[in-house]
Formats: sequence, C-alpha cells, structure tokens
Amino acid sequence: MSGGSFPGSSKDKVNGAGKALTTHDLDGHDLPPSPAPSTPRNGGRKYALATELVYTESNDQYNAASVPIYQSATFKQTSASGGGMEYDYTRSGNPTRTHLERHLAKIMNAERALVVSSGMGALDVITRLLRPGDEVVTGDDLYGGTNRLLKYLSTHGGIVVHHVDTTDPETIRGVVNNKTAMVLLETPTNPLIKIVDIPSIASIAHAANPAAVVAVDNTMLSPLLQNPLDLGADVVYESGTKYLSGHHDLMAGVIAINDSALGEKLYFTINASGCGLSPFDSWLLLRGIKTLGVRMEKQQANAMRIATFLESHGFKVRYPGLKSHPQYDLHWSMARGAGAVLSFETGDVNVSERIVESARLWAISVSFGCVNSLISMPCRMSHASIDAKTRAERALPEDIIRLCVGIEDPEDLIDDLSRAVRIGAVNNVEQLVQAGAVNITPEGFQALKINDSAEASS
Ligand SMILES: Cc1ncc(COP(=O)(O)O)c(C=O)c1O
Ligand SMILES: N[C@@H](CCSC[C@H](N)C(=O)O)C(=O)O
Repeated sequence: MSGGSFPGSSKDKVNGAGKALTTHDLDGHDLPPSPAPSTPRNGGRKYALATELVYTESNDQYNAASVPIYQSATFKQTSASGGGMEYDYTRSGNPTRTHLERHLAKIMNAERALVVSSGMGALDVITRLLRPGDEVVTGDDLYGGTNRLLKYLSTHGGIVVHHVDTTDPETIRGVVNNKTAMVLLETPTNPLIKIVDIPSIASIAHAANPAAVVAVDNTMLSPLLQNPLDLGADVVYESGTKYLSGHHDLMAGVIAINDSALGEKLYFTINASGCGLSPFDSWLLLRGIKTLGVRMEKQQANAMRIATFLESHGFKVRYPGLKSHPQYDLHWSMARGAGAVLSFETGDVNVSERIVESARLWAISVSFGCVNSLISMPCRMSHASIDAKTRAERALPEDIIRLCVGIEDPEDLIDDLSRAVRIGAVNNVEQLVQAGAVNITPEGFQALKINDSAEASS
C-alpha cells in the first residue's frame, strides 16, 4: 500500500509511525497519539486516479488479495503499561479502517482521511470544532440533513448560522467576519445543482479570518471528479453512502484534511464520540471504491443522455454537463466531470408526482450515486426536513424532480422516463390511452368502457 505498510503487519505492531507524534484534544491538551499514522500528502500517488482507485498494497502475512476484515473489538496487549501496540480497541482504531483511510487519503490528495458511520456523522464531527458564539456561513441550497444539523446547532449550540447565496462570492464577502469560524459549501448543490466557486470563497473567508475552516461537501461528485483540498478547502467531507460505495449497501462518511493538527482534533472527536466506521463497512467501502471509475464513467454518460433528452423536450434541466447550465465554465474550472445527479421542474407539483409514481425502472428513493437509477421529489423526501416556509424563501421549487442516474442501458432509462412523463403530463385516463401510455388501443379502451358500464347497470 502506498504511504506506509499495512497496519497489523509485524513491522507496524510496536511503535508504529504515529506513536512518535504528540497530539492534542480540542482544547490543546496533550493526548496519546491516534493509531493511524499520517500518510505523506497525496498519499504517495504513483498512477492515474483510475488506477489508484484499484491499486492497494497489503503487507498481509498471507498476501491476501482482499484486505482482511479485522472483526475484533479489542486487541491483546504485550504489557500492562497501556502502550506499545498500534491498536487497543476498535473505537480508537482498527487495521481494516486504517487501510481504508490511507487509501482514501491517497485518492483525495490528502495528508489524512478519517472514516465514520455516515455522511452526517462526518459533518457532526467537523462541526464539533465550533464553539458557542461562532458564526457559520453556508448556502441557501443544501442537503436537507445538513440544514437540519445546522439548525440544531443554532437552536441548541449557540452557533450563528448564515444561509446565503453561495453562488456569488461577493455575498460571502459581505457576511464573513472575524467571528466566522466555518464556511460550509456544497458544489454542485443538492438538489438545485448550483455551482459554488471554492477558490474564491476560500480566499475571501481566510482573508476575513485566517482561522476560519472552509469545509466542502464533495458528495455530489466524489474524489474522482473534484478535489476541494486542491481548490483551497481546509476540510472535505463526503457521504461514502453514495458514489464511493456505489451499491447502497452501507452507510459511511469520509473526512479528508491536509493539516495534521486539524486531523488530530477530528480524530479525537471520532474516538471520543465513537462514530468510527465498523471493520465490515470499511471493507465494503474499500471494495466499492475499486469500481468507482467505471461506474462513474457509465453513470455520467447515461446522465448526459437523460439530461439532453429532457432538455430537448422543453424541460428546464439542471445539470452541469449541459452547456445551458449558467455556471458551466465555473464548474469545469474545478471539476473533471458532471456527476450523475440532475433535476428538472415540470411547473406543476401534481404532474411531478404522477411522473415520479409512474416510473417503473427508476426507483422512488432518496440517495444517489448508486448503480441503479432513482427518481424523487426532494421537497417531500430528501429535503422534507426543511419546512415549507423556508423552502419557499429559498426558492426551492415544490415540483422539482431529482434523477440519480445509474448504469442501466440508457435506452431503457429513456423509454421508462418518457412513458412516465407522458402519463404525468395528462390528467385523465382517456388522455393516457390517446397518448399510448397504457397497453391498450383507443378502440379497445372504448370497448372496455362499454363493457364496464354494461356490467355496472346489470
Ligand atoms: C450532499 C449530501 N451530503 C451529506 C449527506 C449525508 O450522508 P449520509 O446519508 O451518508 O449521512 C447526504 C445524504 O444523505 C447528501 O446528499
Ligand atoms: N429520511 C432521511 C432522508 C435522507 S436523504 C438522503 C440523501 N442525502 C439524498 O439527498 O437523497 C433524513 O431525514 O435524513
């Protein structure tokens, strides 16, 4: 494995590289060091990213092709002194988790990565850097769960949260000050697919307060397509539940940093609160990451086909792969791809509901980034925790439909969507029949109606 031998190999067991470090808790007190030694920045990458996703070195004693799952809560120690061994307890560190963290650090261009039990868990760990009275500047289009956690911190934690239009760096300049402890960005945003200029906002935030932490949620693109740490962010986090795992069979959160003191503070919270990712889920996530390149390539190609199909039928489509996206150039100045999430509006919430409920291949589900395609109405699903008044104030359209495109045959996806749109766009059964949206001819339908009424009158 790049950036260090596999933890748990004999040469790592005593006095692993991390043991020499002195670490601190959130208030600066000395702490015993964390068991995951830092990797060199960029994790010692040797190959193209698509190769590095797949490539891991293991010093496992049996040369196992798949990283072993160290399904153990505790580890035997060689003495009662409480020191000397790299691992003592899985909440504090586990070899399978460390392997994943090193692999992620490598692909995220980070000095260190940390993995926790969900994307929201990652944001929770990051926001525990805040103190009462601190100010947070964030967007007015954000994942519903992020909005919910920030609202909780403002009502229960004494944190002042400013939701502003992050698509305009000048708006940020007007609101940041020396109390701004964190600037929290999503790009593209979920679900309006707005693009946020990470480099400009990071420099504005750091000029206002050099200690401000610029945190970027990279879930909508994954490290394959965007590296916020290279764009000026201090912390990047992602829901590993999405593209990184790719199969909707696990929940995970990833945090990556290039500042070792910040990394130790975040590790402290993970150990103290007990949200580190389990060995089995760490193994599953490692497995998922290997296919990220091929999955994303197919998902993006499919998403582009779907976006073009909808746009050609007159829908206002939000997708950064389309030249019509108002921030197309900004997006491509930061990212290597458009991802596979897009949204569009129909103009009528009932039409949207009928479209979503008429889809057969597209599953009505929250989440995204997985191999199968999903359809949803964010205002009623992923963003339902934002109250209707706030949604209206922030111009989140109630009729917006979000599509999360998978790896199926694109013709099947388009056929199914086209059929669902036809059903959604008409409002009675005769129109459905005329539109050919049901498997019956108009003549057959008329005959059926006569039989129905004959039955009813008998
Ligand atoms: C953009 C974004 N960030 C963070 C999260 C939280 O991730 P998780 O569901 O893994 O907690 C989600 C979805 O849940 C999301 O859409
Ligand atoms: N009931 C959940 C909804 C999760 S939404 C998951 C994902 N981020 C998405 O955007 O679809 C909740 O209340 O958090």
